[in-house]
Amino acid sequence: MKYDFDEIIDRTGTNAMNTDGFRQYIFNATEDMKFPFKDEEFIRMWIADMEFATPPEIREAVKERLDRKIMGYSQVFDPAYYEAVSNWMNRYYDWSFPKEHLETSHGIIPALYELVEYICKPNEKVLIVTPSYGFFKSAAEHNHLELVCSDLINEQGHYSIDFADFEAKASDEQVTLCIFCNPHNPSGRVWTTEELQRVGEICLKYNVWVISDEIHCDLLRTGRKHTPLAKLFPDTDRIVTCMSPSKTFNMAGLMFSNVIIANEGLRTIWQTRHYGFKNPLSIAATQAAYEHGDEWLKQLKTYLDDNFAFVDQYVKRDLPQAVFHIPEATYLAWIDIRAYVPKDVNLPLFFAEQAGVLLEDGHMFVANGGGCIRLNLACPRSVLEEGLRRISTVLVNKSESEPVQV
Ligand SMILES: Cc1ncc(COP(=O)(O)O)c(C/N=C2\CONC2=O)c1O
Repeated sequence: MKYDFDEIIDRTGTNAMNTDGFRQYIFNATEDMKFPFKDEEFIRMWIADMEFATPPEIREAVKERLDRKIMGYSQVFDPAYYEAVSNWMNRYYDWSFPKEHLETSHGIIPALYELVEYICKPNEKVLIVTPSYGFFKSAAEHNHLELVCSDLINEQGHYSIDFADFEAKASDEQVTLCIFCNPHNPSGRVWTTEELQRVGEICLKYNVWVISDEIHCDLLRTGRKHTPLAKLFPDTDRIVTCMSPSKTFNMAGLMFSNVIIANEGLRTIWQTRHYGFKNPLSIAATQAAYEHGDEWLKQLKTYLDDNFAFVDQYVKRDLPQAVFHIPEATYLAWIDIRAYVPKDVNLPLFFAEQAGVLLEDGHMFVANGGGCIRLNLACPRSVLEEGLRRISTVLVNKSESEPVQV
């Protein structure tokens, strides 16, 4: 079956953050914030969900569950769920874990909030690398814990871990947890096994728990390989792995993720305190994703590869002073445009008001992201082309950017 990633889907009136939540999320404003563009005129490249239809196989599974007519209190009881998850992990990552280690959550963000509370004591600290997904900071703040940031080294847009700094911060006795993102949002790095080995060894050396947030792991550029951190450390139970098909298959709204907890004590706390009932439609969708999502994902990855190639050519041609590298994973383009804009410009506001493009910038990624914008490329090529045209027009004051042939 050939899936249509060029389809333009109207999301208005669906309570989508993407169309209706940007004023509050990006600008911390109320709904009456006015722009020179109508809401429906914006090119939306901000929040990380996709403009592509959730795969038909998943939607079919949800419909089948609906046809059972009753949607009562539910949990994951059917062993087929674990089989589906386990088979996926074996097929894609050559990784397996015992059934009893698998817990589920109402999304990874809620899992982070809970796990930080269950792992850390008051006055302890949480270590992250920066720039970072903003909710890693929120998870520490929600639990009134100090956040410790280790800035990634940025060499002309190539990001790497500053291991000297990372180890120095991990050695702080009050640092008891590292929330680690692999693949990394927003840089798109897929950490190598050598880098992962060093992260794990440093954390274990200083008794630092690791929550390995691997939500983007299926969204690899063709040819790239993801290694679950826990796979490299089979003898420890202090790595918690968070994964979900929600990012992969555009179903974040179903609020369902997997949390693999090897440590028995932590798992007991989770089972005691986590609200266990789950949405039966989310269970059905997630299981279907892992059972039937392979072909859609294969075609999605090709489409995203082509979108990234297009952006790469476009930036090289129209924004030659920008710094951009095709990321190893995610559908997010992280572009350093500081050569085009003064330091103190509010980039999301600038692009919303001047270009009618909704995007996120480095200030939304905790630290160490100044001068960068992040574009969501999980959209039809026609939308991407218009978004890039608008961005380059306002940045280089060009009358009309020539279309880049890819
Ligand atoms: C690293 C990471 N962890 C967790 C989540 C959210 O997990 P959920 O609660 O949906 O299961 C995201 C979504 N990232 C987003 C969502 O919008 N913009 C982003 O960068 C993410 O990038």
